[in-house]
Amino acid sequence: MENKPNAATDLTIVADSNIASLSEFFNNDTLSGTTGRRVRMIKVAGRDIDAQLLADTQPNVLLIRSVTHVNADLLKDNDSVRFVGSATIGTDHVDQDYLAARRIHFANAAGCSKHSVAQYVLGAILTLRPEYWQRSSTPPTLGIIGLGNIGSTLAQYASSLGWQVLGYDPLLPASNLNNASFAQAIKQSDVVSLHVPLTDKANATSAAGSTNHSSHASEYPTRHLIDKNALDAMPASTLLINSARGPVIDAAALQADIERTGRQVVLDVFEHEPQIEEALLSKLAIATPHIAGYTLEGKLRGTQMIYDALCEKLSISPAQSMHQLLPLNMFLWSELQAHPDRLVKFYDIMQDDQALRATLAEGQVKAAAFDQLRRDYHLRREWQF
Ligand SMILES: NC(=O)C1=CN([C@@H]2O[C@H](COP(=O)(O)OP(=O)(O)OC[C@H]3O[C@@H](n4cnc5c(N)ncnc54)[C@H](O)[C@@H]3O)[C@@H](O)[C@H]2O)C=CC1
Ligand SMILES: O=C(O)C(=O)[C@H](O)COP(=O)(O)O
Repeated sequence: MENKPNAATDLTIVADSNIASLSEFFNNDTLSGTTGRRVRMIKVAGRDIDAQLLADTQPNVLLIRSVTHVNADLLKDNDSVRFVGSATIGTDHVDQDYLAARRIHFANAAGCSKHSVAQYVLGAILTLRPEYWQRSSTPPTLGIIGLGNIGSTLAQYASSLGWQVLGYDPLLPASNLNNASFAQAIKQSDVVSLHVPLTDKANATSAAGSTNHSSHASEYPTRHLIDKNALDAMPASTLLINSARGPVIDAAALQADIERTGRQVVLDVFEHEPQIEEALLSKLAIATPHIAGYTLEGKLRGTQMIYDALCEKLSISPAQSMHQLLPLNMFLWSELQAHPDRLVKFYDIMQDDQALRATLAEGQVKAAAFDQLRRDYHLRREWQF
């Protein structure tokens, strides 16, 4: 029997069109349960999701990625949203305290692309320093700042290559991995890789006089964690990689540091993205448009996780699995480990670097070009670890 629409249970969803497989996960069949629920899906570019759209469409569900800032400004004219899902790991674009105060359920996709980002970092290191593939009596030392899902996964890959790892994470207990101070990690490593959330000083009073109690406040703030002092303490030969959030590094200090030291730096994220100034871009060893997590597996896992969270909120059983949508994956870490010369076959990071640099115009990468590269990105495949 045709399910009759039931306004009480029907859903209107506003979603970032850059979320993978939206229609396969969010439709009448996958969200109906036994209610006959009908779904109205409104797909919009993430940066175009604004207060006016939400006031006009009054969605019950908001599905986003990192470019949509969810806060009082966005939701002030909407009282219908009851669920916000971010198909991302990072949550610095979401005011979770505000959502909690509005009793709006929030879910992100913690860990969804941990292997993707770790493999991106490995690809960058081994592209710039292929000698690190060789087992040696003096293996390279990798400093990992932030030992959560991505940092600890990267440490696994590094250990499987026989590298030394210096890990620093002030919010986790000391361990075999969390084995160094910040100073030791940045002074004693051949490579330093950043894997922290973007946070600001807790209880800091802003210029406007407000005190920062937000969910992104920390006693160990990461904004400009890598500043002039940190860069001055880092040996000039140390390769620095940022695939966390752009503002973790002070871009002006970084530019001066590279001019002074000639340091090799890899950035997947930029303090002022989506704009990138040529003056910085031209000094980077590798530059990519925030795509470290952009594998088919990573993005599908993100969609799966917020779909599962919505199903739980609706008290229905999930009716869609990413495994039905994934083509066969023959990218095997074991094969790559045995034949490191095949790295470029798996992922040629320099193609992404060249594609970004090709968009330079009038001394900068423009926001529209940065966003288009990400929108049209051919999703990589994760190596099966
Ligand atoms: N470039 C890209 O495409 C992607 C970037 N990311 C970014 O990477 C970040 C890390 O991701 P996950 O490891 O999955 O997050 P996670 O939350 O699992 O781990 C973050 C770790 O950083 C630690 N930390 C916090 N403040 C610190 C500080 N001041 N110094 C050292 N460690 C500190 C925390 O204790 C935690 O263990 C995300 O927050 C996101 O911003 C995530 C996915 C893709
Ligand atoms: O998951 C995160 O955190 C990320 O940084 C994502 O890779 C960001 O991708 P978009 O949400 O900007 O598409």
